[in-house]
Amino acid sequence: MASANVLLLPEPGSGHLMSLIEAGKRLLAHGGDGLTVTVLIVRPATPESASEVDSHVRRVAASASGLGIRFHHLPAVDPPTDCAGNLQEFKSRYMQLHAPHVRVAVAELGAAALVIDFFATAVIDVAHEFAVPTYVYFTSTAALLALTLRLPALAVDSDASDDGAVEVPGMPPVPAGSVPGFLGDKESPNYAWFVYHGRRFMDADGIIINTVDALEPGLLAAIAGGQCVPGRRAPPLYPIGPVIDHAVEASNEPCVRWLDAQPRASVVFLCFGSLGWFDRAKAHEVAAGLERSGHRFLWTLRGPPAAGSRHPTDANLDELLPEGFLERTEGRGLVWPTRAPQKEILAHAAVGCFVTHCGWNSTLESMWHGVPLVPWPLYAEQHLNAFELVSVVGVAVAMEVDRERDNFVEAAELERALRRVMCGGSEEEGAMAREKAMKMKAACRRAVEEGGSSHAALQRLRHAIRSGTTTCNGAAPPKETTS
Ligand SMILES: O=c1ccn([C@@H]2O[C@H](COP(=O)(O)OP(=O)(O)O[C@H]3O[C@H](CO)[C@@H](O)[C@H](O)[C@H]3O)[C@@H](O)[C@H]2O)c(=O)[nH]1
Repeated sequence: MASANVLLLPEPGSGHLMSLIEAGKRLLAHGGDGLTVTVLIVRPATPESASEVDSHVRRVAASASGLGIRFHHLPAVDPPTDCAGNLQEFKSRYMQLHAPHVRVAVAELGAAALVIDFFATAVIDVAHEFAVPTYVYFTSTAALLALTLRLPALAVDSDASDDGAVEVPGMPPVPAGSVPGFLGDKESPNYAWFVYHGRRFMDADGIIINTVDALEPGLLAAIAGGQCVPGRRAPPLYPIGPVIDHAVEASNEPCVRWLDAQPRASVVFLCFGSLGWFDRAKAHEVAAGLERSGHRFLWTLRGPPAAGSRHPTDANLDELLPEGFLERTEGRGLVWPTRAPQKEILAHAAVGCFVTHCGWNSTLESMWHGVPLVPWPLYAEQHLNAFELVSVVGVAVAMEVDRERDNFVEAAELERALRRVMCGGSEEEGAMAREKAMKMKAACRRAVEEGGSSHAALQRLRHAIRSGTTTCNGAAPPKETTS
């Protein structure tokens, strides 16, 4: 059987890039049904992101060399300069600007299928020129996918209720405070781009999603059953998650070794993704909440980005923490001022709960290890994820996060949530979250085994790629950016 090359086009943010590369590794597993995978690397717009991407790619290239995954660097493109503050617009336009280079890559490398990041839907037209089937890779929840598919209809005919709650098929109404910021303002270019992406998803030959049947059954059924786009069925869905790197490496990082000395399920772990950082006021509240809760903790604390950057800096603990905090909590707490080996930490038996920004990769990593969550959403779609984790999945204990005050959380609120999620079993909400987290751990692990739902979805996907049919529909991107 001749091999069929699958081109992957990730958006270069690490939460997206790593996930799509991991999905590529899954495609190639168990012989890969004669597929080969080439990852088209988009040069990130800032030097620090570029060095992060380079180091990811080097690491993956070394560890996946046996699988035959290849990397192809696309030529650099000047990033758009007129969408300051509009991250989703920026990512969408940046990916759109790469379309000519993707065209060259498809022509030169050949492609049995193109798997694109959800910010790259403008590139679907290139695939159609070559009659190459296109699959969207959705790195987030079925809830966000359902909302995005629903968006073109909502944009014209809002069905938000008086209190601003939004109806999403397959889940309870999403309160206004949990709607992602970029979908809350119809005038914003971010909104226009998501309306466009929602439309374009319907033009794809399939949507691969990093979730698990057992985790979002109602939402996946609603999408597959055509409840999101009136009168039209969504393309076939492939829930192949959790697409996370399951390998846990022995880590000699002192923060992991520190955990070795802590009792089982006794440590509160706090970490806030690639871009989460805290100023002094927020850090003081966290410190007070942790101190008053009496629990052990491992806190990844990052400081404000340098001017012109979005990436957090290593924290200056003298500046950010209250005086005497480190001395008072010595022995029961550790503040880690730089990027932490999160996967290894969540896998450690000493970790009892995870205070997280609810990035979807972090959330899946936590569920993979059965660790209950305390959501502290900060940016992107994280408020929606937090709502779903508390109100639908049930693996998390909620905190009051004040969006009007830049997602501020009072110390007393953190203390209350930690007591609930960590206590020995009496607090009903915490006990349920802990139990549900263990159930989700079992469900996630079952899903990726032979005969499991994600394993089966992956096989269906390989088969669909090998059989190579395409639907070839079309839609124009938001007007102001077509030039
Ligand atoms: O100190 C750290 C911080 C992060 N990580 C890892 O970095 C990844 C972070 O991914 P994620 O939790 O998804 O957060 P973001 O990087 O912020 O991801 C972006 O992409 C996700 C997938 O679309 C969205 O859910 C998020 O909201 C969006 O911000 C995870 O694998 C973490 O284990 C570490 O290892 N150490």
